[in-house]
Amino acid sequence: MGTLKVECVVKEQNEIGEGPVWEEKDATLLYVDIYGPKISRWNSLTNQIESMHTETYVGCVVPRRSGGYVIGEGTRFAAVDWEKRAITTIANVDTEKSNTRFNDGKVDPAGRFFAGTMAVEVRPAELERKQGSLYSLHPDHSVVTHFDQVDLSNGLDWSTDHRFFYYVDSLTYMVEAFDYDIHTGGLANRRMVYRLEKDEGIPDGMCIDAEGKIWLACYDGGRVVRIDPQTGTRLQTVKLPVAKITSCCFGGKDYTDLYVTSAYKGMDEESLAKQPQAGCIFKVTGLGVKGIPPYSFSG
Ligand SMILES: O=C(O)[C@H](O)[C@@H](O)[C@H](O)[C@H](O)CO
Ligand SMILES: [Zn+2]
Repeated sequence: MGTLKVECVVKEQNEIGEGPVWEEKDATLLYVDIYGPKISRWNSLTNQIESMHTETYVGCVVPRRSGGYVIGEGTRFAAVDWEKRAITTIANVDTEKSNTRFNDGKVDPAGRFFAGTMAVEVRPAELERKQGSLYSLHPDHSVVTHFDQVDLSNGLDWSTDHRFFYYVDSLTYMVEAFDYDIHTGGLANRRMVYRLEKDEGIPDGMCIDAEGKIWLACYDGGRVVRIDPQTGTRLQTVKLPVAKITSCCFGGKDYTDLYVTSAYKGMDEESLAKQPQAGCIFKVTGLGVKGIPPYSFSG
């Protein structure tokens, strides 16, 4: 098991740090600052951070099998050529909406990029409701709309056997599950997995571990919780030194470290003084559990 240790590793603060992805080949953590707006890469060996600005709010970034990245930025899926620092549109979404943006996204085990939208917030968690949708970008660059009427599209991941899709619409205060068809990318049979308790705050990003349990970031809850999706129970709570915890992913050697992103957006001077590490990225070691490598967009 080892001893649990929480360490602040990325000290450059993000307004809303989000969408962490471990890139094994470079021992690098890829993530976004939604309001930067920028994509960053933190090299765990050199401690160096490289960043690239995007045109507007960037909700998520994922690796692409053919090289570079794909992002959910504003209301478009776009390709990123990291070397050239160039962004090109792949597909537009929410074309009938005037004030939405992409939020969290992730690649499924078959290489499809799933990402959801939400209305641009007035203040954290304060926004026009039901404006969001969940989309997937397929290898042929077609886009599927899975459902609409989403308040604040957030964390997502798949069960290790690929039979279930887990999803958070933050304002439901729940983690939900769907049956997943890995052959088509289709979702069915939506149901609740876990309802957050009051002190757990707002459900945000999530990731699956190698045992099929869910690690959920608790925004305004200052913690990540480990949930058993089979029983709907909380198995573990890991507290962090800041309140606005936004997402998490496994990385490091053998995927044994949990990287946790956070935000400082919406905090006043007094709370910032109490939480000087708000917006930093933390590494949790000694959990005694591994994650699984991320998938790359195959288109
Ligand atoms: O990190 C995200 O996913 C959102 O973009 C944030 O804005 C917060 O989640 C939200 O404010 C809390 O509900
Ligand atoms: Zn989020």
